[in-house]
Amino acid sequence: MTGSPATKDEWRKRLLAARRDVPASVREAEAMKLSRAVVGLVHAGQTVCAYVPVGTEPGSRAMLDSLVEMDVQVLLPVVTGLAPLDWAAYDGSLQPGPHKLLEPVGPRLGPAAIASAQVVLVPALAVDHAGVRLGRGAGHYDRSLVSAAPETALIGVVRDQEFLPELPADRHDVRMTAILTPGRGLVEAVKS
Ligand SMILES: Nc1nc2c(c(=O)[nH]1)N(C=O)[C@@H](CNc1ccc(C(=O)N[C@@H](CCC(=O)O)C(=O)O)cc1)CN2
Ligand SMILES: Nc1ncnc2c1ncn2[C@@H]1O[C@H](COP(=O)(O)OP(=O)(O)OP(=O)(O)O)[C@@H](O)[C@H]1O
Repeated sequence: MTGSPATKDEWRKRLLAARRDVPASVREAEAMKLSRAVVGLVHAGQTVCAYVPVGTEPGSRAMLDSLVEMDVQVLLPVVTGLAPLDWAAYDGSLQPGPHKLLEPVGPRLGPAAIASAQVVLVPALAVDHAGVRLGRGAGHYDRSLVSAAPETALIGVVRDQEFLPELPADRHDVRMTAILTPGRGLVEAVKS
């Protein structure tokens, strides 16, 4: 395929194929950079909604452990059908869930728990300069992010090459306030 894909599905296919080509050594180096950046963004006592990377997603479990060590409350998503995501605290333990995901084992806090977060680290296949995010296509995060507090930082976490000039956007797409990549660190989204 040459040129830019026209649809979200075409973008997803291209981005997932490119992710499969990223060598493990590069993924590990990226994860360390992301972890260092995230630790610098938050303070003890804050609540962060994060995610356990699945497949070749950027990030790491070590990043979650670093946050817990600095007394940050880490909430992880739990998929419950097509409803908004549920959340539970990460205490170091995980159990297998759907889609090859690892999920937290603790009590479910309900979808409204996202409102207690100062920072939401959002997994994405790509994010553009305006903060438009491309997810896996089930709408889980779009249904959940509307419940975050207005001042919450919504940070799309992607590889440098997944931070794109422009993605197709739908009305329901919740814009990221910032983009975090291993090479560029935190970049504020351009307000439109
Ligand atoms: N880490 C992570 N957690 C998340 C999401 C996500 O995108 N990433 N989600 C965002 O909404 C929700 C779950 N949705 C998901 C939907 C599909 C797949 C998926 O396609 N999994 C592949 C394996 C991963 C891969 O190879 O890329 C599979 O099932 O084969 C994963 C998560 C909530 N938790
Ligand atoms: N707030 C919402 N309420 C109801 N349906 C929604 C909402 N947000 C998204 N959807 C539906 O979810 C489906 C997937 O949306 P989209 O392609 O934007 O997903 P995505 O942002 O890539 O995925 P995700 O949010 O799971 O990472 C679409 O059919 C869309 O209509």
